Amino acid sequence: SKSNLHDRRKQVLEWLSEQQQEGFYFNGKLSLQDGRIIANRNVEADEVLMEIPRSAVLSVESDYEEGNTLCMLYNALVRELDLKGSSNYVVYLQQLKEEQASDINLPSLWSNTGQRLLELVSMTYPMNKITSVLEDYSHCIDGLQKEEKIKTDEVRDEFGIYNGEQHDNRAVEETPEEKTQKLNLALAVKHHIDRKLMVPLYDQLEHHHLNFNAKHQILKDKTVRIVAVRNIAAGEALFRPSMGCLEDCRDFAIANFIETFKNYGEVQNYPHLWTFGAGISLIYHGTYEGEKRSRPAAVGNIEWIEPPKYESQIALMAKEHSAQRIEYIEEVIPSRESVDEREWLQINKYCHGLMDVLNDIVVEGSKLDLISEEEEEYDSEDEDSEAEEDEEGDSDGDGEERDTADYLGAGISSEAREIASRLGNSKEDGYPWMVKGCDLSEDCTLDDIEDSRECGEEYEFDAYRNETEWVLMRSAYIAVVGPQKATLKLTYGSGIKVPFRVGHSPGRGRGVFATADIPKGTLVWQADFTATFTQGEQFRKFLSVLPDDMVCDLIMWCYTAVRTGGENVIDCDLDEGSLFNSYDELSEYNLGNQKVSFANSDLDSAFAMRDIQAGEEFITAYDEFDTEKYNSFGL
Ligand SMILES: C[S@@+](CC[C@H](N)C(=O)[O-])C[C@H]1O[C@@H](n2cnc3c(N)ncnc32)[C@H](O)[C@@H]1O
Repeated sequence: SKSNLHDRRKQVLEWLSEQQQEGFYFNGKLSLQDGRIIANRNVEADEVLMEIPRSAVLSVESDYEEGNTLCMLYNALVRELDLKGSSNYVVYLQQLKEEQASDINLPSLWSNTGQRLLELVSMTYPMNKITSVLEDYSHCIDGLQKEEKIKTDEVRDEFGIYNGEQHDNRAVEETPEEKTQKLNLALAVKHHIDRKLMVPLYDQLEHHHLNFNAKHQILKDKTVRIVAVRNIAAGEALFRPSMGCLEDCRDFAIANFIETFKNYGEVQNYPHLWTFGAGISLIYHGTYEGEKRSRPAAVGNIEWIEPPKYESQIALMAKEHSAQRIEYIEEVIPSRESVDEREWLQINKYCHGLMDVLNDIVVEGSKLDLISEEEEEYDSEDEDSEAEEDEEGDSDGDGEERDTADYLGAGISSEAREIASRLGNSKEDGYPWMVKGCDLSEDCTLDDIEDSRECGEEYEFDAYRNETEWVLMRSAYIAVVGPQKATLKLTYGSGIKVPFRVGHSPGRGRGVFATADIPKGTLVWQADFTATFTQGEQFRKFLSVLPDDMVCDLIMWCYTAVRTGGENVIDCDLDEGSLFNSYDELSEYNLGNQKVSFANSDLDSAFAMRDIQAGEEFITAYDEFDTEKYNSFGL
């Protein structure tokens, strides 16, 4: 709790204050409040905030490559821990142990499947860049125990802390508590600011990619000095940069790349800079509402740095959003059963945290006053010269088919293209957002789209869609028609109101089955997630931002219907309602609309027309609502 946190940090501050002789300094304008360090008065840029003397800093110096110094630091900590009460760092160690205690769930102790899934969910690219997510210290522990590889005697001890002595092999077995304590320390090492130093108080400051106000310097005598990088107003908390971003993060590649976002893989309790290949960047002031809710969720608000200007940027965003996630979903979902609950929770947390942020961006972005490339092109043609209009022979201007690369136009920098092309999913043209075939042109029919997406006869994708995928489709829909016109809200969930499972229905592909007895008259499904399109163009755009297998599924699932007012629409049920099959034998038909006759009516709720037994498939009748009028949409 907050007060525990505060008390522990206060003890560390007191412990440090005892080391004034050794050089501890704490600027009088600062104080500890609720465990955070706050400026009570204005602080000037470059002012010294704190100095943590060498005696309080735990450190190793070595010629090893970076990765190993972390192990050494960890080893140094473990040695201190083994000294128990006689360690100089006893207060600091206590704080580290307690602050990390609830966090202990190290991926390296997970099953292989769990690790693989986390890797996939974190979407780290390229895979060898996985650091912040999977890096941990169990291998250090193994190394210690097996006296392996970690050549501790080669560690130069510049601080007089680590003397290079071989660690004893612990003839005595550790208790589970001791083991846990050590793992907790490993996490503390993971969360610190510098690969070779552990700095009390400073390491525990909240960090910020962009707007941090404090950073550290190492003085000749190894004192760690913390200085203000800009003016800090009275009332502001101190923020350090994140590791790897020690100077100005605006210039630092890591902060401006989508990798930052991916490496983070979670939404933390402070604002973050996010940059997307679509040329959108923003700060997300988010909090992660972990286990408090029925499902983990991130909530936050958006401060635009480079807001989207074009509709297509949002579309690209939605696509980036989907294409990358889809890659892992096939692997993640079927493996869900085979991973431990705690592993699954963590994987799920990463997944949902990212999804929530992306969803917010898609939704907030599409509320902005966006223009389409067509409008811009039209405007600039307008400015050119009206005389040209006279020459116009064909309505398409110069008659040349527009290069697909133009579609996203000026909204996207070459750097962004470069990043996006590295994100994989690149087809022959190298750019994942390239519109395929005739996807967006006016005379493109569903058959044409199916051809270009290779749905064809051989299309046999029948994986079960999970909630993330449904949300992807929903967000793509909102991105295309805009949140005002959208007929659904972007939330998780299903329109199916009764216990069900998705399963295989012989000869029909996927189907939905009851997992409980459902009495006659029960509301089984409601059109909570039905996306309604009123124009063929919208539907084409919607499909154009989604990956092939989803497009193929949607073409199979969506249908045309007549709204109560008589208007022709295209409806897509973006939930398991799409998987209801149609009857062959009339006796199978068990799902109908009791209240309104199906004919000439949009299907907006489905009831059990008779008692349905657990295990039975829900079966409807397509011809009751599907008007098969795609041709009236030019599709
Ligand atoms: C709305 S989807 C239903 C879900 C579908 N089974 C799936 O796996 O995605 C409609 C498609 O399901 C299949 N289907 C539905 N009812 C069927 C039936 N009685 N016999 C054969 N196929 C059926 C057809 O391929 C149809 O195009």
